Amino acid sequence: MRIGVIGGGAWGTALAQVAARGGAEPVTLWARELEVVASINAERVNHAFLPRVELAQSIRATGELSELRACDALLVVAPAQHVRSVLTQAAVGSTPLVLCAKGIEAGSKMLVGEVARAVCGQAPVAVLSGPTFAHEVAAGLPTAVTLACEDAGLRARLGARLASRSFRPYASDDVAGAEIGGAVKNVLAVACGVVEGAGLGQNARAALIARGFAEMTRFGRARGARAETLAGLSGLGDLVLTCSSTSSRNFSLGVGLGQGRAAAELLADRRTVAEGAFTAPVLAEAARDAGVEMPVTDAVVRLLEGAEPGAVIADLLARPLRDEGH
Ligand SMILES: NC(=O)c1ccc[n+]([C@@H]2O[C@H](COP(=O)([O-])OP(=O)(O)OC[C@H]3O[C@@H](n4cnc5c(N)ncnc54)[C@H](O)[C@@H]3O)[C@@H](O)[C@H]2O)c1
Ligand SMILES: O=P(O)(O)OC[C@H](O)CO
Repeated sequence: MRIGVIGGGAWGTALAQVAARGGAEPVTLWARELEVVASINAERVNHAFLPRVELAQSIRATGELSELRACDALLVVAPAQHVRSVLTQAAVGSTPLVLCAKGIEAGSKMLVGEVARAVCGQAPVAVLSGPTFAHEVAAGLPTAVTLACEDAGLRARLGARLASRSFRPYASDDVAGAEIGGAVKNVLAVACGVVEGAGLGQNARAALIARGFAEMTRFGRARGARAETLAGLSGLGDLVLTCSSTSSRNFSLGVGLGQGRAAAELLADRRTVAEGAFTAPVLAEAARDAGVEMPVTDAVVRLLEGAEPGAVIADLLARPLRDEGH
């Protein structure tokens, strides 16, 4: 199976490395930035997004989307807000798509899988998601992910193609569940960073992870996700990872917000993506539409809009007491 990758950021590059390790076929990596294409092909390094990692010889970068049409499956790794435009330009027909971005599209409130189905109606869709810092995956450190696809045959072929001694895909048929965990955890990671930045302590962080998971579960169930998927690698697993480390861009954004810095300043001029900043407002809207309470998400939205951290935290802590199972 010849794999193509759409997106030459840190995760797309690390996944190209995964595909190179998992099989002998060449891997085509489409990058938007010509300097990324040039440095991968000439030096085997993506200096802009994944520095200091030597990439496999079988990875060939290109700036031409049309070259992806020769592939048997495509890993879609553009940021969530750009998936629609990139897939529209790529016009990949019925080639299977493995969606690896984590987010919800602003405006349409669609999960990335829903966007892909709307743009590429004939393409089978899978989702790859889980606790995966790109630099660790690229370095070959042990990693496990959820690989969700309704078509059992395609799921098995993709899993076998991408698996290696250091990369273990766990199969699922719950596509929406795998997507929702990844999208919601980014917003919760921002909130956990705020706890760190504001110096609220480790008890508060653990409480936020647990109550955030309750929030993820309420929203996921309302959108058709299964509870066991949300409790797996793509949900709770990724939530724990990104809520515990400054390697997470979302957590780091939250640290800055918790220290009282403005979101605009923290997001200005950054080349890398903190998906939680874009997902939070649309997730809050989608939750209201579904009649689901998401107080932590609402708090992140207020902080991104410039509210003072002390006031937002005080409001969260002043909410009425309730049953834990609610
Ligand atoms: N980095 C990780 O460790 C990691 C792990 C798992 C999932 N993800 C997810 O992968 C997705 C991509 O993140 P990343 O870390 O590879 O990106 P990145 O932050 O390393 O780089 C930014 C990417 O955005 C692209 N981009 C910017 N503007 C664009 C536009 N207008 N149209 C198309 N693309 C544009 C750039 O070309 C680049 O590929 C995100 O949804 C992220 O949540 C990242
Ligand atoms: O750096 P973050 O916060 O985008 O997290 C990267 C991955 O999603 C971790 O699984």
